[in-house]
Amino acid sequence: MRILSLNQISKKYNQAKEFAVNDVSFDVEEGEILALIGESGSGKTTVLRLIAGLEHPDAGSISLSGQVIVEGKKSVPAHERQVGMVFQDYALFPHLTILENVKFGLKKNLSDPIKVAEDTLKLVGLREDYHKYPHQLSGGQQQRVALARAIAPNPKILLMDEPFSNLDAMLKDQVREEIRQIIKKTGITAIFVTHDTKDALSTADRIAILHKGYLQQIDIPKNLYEFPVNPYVANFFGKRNEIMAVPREDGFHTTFGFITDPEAKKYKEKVRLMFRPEHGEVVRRDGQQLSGKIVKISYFGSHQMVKLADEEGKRVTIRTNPGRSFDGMERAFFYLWKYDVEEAF
Ligand SMILES: Nc1ncnc2c1ncn2[C@@H]1O[C@H](COP(=O)(O)OP(=O)(O)OP(=O)(O)O)[C@@H](O)[C@H]1O
Repeated sequence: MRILSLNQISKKYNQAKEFAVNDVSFDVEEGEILALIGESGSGKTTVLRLIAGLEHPDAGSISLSGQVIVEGKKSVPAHERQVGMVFQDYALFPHLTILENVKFGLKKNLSDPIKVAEDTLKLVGLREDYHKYPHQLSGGQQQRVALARAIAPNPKILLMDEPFSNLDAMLKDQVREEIRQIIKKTGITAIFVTHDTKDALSTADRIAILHKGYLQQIDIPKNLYEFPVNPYVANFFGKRNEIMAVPREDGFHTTFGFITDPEAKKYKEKVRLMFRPEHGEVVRRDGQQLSGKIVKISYFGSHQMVKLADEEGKRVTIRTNPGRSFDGMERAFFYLWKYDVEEAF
């Protein structure tokens, strides 16, 4: 069931030249985790603030749980929207214990707010720490307190601004998984903002990618990666190689060799072939379709990246398994098992 709808939302800040958010529409399903991703300044935080009621759009409408909360001049105030918010710096009260921090956001008329706060802290795995102060906890634990405080009042939707950006790389993988599990256990709908593709790909059910305030694509992680709707989205989710090719009757002629492909005859003069490093495979034998001069090999433990150059020095990067040895080799052979073709004019 649809819980949130943004319809043609635009927002320009006072004195700004450009719109921060431009005609953005999307829906969020109940129980879904959506990542809003984009470069700095792409409008992610503004979208979050518009949903939370901390900003008002210049155009468009927003519905939450079947209720129109924004339309024209109409705006349900932030505190009446039943939206939970986790801020980037967690924004915990340093002079309150974590139990008091969680209790703080609860309605005063609850019959037993302490029990609700305790139960929520248990849910986020902090049952031992009720009476500690925020500074006595690790970054990951503080974040779980912030999460508990946001979900304790049972909001309709949870909004998180860069929830993983204050964590070091070692902790990040673990915290992502923990946060995802907690959110899924409660069944709450969540939207989080990030600029990190790894955060989005590993944590979200769906990802919305913004560029200059425009929504580029919203889809499940696999589709964004495998079927990007435009070059911006494709390049955002990792390196893509690009080589020029001339179509022939039975394949593409490139500066790395010939690729047999009966589809080639559909194209006219010149095309661009685009592929990710993992869509190529380095092979031992000669006689393969493509080859290049080995320029650089970078070892990453789980895999190696091999940079190969054509006669003109144009380079491509191919991912290969970590065990492959290139000792004494000047050239490497490879083939592509997947690539996109684009007309180049
Ligand atoms: N309060 C404000 N007043 C004026 N301009 C603003 C304000 N807040 C954001 N902007 C501008 O709006 C655009 C979108 O900003 P926003 O913070 O939404 O982007 P973002 O994608 O969240 O970026 P970041 O990752 O850096 O936080 C930017 O050009 C920014 O400079």
